[in-house]
Amino acid sequence: MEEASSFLHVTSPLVLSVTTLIIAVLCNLIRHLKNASKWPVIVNKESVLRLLGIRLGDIPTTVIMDSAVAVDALVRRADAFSDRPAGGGATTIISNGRLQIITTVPYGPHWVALRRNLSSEAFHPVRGLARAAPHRARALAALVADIAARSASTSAGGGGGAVPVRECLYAALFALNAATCFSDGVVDGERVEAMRAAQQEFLRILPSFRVFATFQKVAKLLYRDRWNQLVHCRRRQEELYLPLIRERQERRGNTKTTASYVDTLLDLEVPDKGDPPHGRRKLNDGEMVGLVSEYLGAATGTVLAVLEWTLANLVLRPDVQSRLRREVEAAAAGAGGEASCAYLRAVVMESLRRHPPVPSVQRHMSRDVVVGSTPVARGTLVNFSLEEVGRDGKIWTFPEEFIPERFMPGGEGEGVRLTIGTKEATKVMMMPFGAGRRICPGMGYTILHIEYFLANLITAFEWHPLEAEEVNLKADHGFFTTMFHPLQARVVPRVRQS
Ligand code: HEM
Repeated sequence: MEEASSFLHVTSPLVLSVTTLIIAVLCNLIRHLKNASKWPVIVNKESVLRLLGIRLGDIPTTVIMDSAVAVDALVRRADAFSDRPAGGGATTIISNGRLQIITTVPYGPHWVALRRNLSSEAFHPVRGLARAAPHRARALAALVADIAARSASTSAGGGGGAVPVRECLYAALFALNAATCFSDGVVDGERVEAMRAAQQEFLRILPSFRVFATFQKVAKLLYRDRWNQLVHCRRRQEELYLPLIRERQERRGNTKTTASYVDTLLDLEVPDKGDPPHGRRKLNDGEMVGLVSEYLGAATGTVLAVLEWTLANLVLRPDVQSRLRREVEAAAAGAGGEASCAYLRAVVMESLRRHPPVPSVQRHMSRDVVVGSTPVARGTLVNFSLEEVGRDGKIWTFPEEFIPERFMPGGEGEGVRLTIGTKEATKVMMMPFGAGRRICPGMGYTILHIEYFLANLITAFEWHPLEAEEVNLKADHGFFTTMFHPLQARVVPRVRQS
């Protein structure tokens, strides 16, 4: 556990007295001069603000790396650990807290309504996930055809050519999520492509909007270009999503047919916080756009990251790849019953342990608490590192290695579960989906899709390294943790045994 606040934080620059401000600046200046080995290095807006002791968007944070402390806080003391920091998402930032999505809404009746809609309607095993089966099959067929075509076009001598794996996965997964979001027939290829490009750009720059999370008025003045970029991105999303939402609304007419996430949002009612409160109300356009963006972003980015990391490890480990293929083919041929896909699950678990796409979760403290043995003040953040839990050398042997066997019978990870109950007796060994009330609602959806695509991709193709380029597992810590060097592989189509 460690304290991560190193600079003096000005609580509210607009209300500080001049004397206090001068003292704060002098303290920071002395601290900087003491610590600076090469001074001044670069004088830019950020360094000047730091000198003044102002770090916009930065709130004092306590970092927790211990799994037992994390579970005690997130699960057993959920009352105090169920809110995320305000201003965490673009929708909330741009509306100055008026509009909320699931990720940002404070714990309470509004959160219950939004969250229940996603997990009990859109991701309901029958009403949601099973209904999406034709979309999944179509996305897989398009993906396999895309990879085969790219492999053939770059292949010399029929040995399988270089394939930009991330590009292929992104196109297929985004199309699948657009179909489950807006339903069949509403989105054509061109519009899907435009939405994919906008969403990808949005996620790329999203972390930089953090400066607007605190002292927004000051931040807007200082980072005018960045603010304009945020407004531009948001307008683009509105241009793309609102016509599709309206189209879907018209097609449904007065029927209550539910075939997509947008359908569930159109029917949803949330508590009305008007003054005085007015019972329940429908979602407005701004909320709809934010929720659609959240769905498309989360459902595509996370599954894409896990699939890419997994395939990269399979390229590096031909032995694991062969064992997985043998298992999947035997299961498809009807041998071994249900337990026969245990190795597929072990590969996915090992990938989630070693490369969690969401590296940490944050909670905002609305009162003073003690986490482990550290006092944490009201108004500050606690950051729980999911990455560190999965790579803890006290829990896992050779934690940096990719060893799916550890999740097989007799292995140290046998029986590890991803959900953590309040009465959990067993030690928590990994938590890639977070924990407590705000645990990821997309877990079932994710596991289903990763296993489905992985099993099919591994039997349709052989995955090899490129001769000229080694697979590099360096991570890029953007909005999601992805491969810094997008995976390129030599992919050889297989003739399936019937
Ligand atoms: C590999 C796949 C995924 C991983 C590793 C993942 C991870 C996470 C994590 C760590 C959190 C924070 C949990 C916490 O604060 O305790 C979260 C929240 C969330 N995830 Fe996922 N996620 C994945 C897939 C998805 C998918 C497919 C969706 C579908 C839209 C989704 C939607 C959400 C939402 C809406 C939240 C906020 C929940 C709330 O605040 O109540 N995630 N996810």
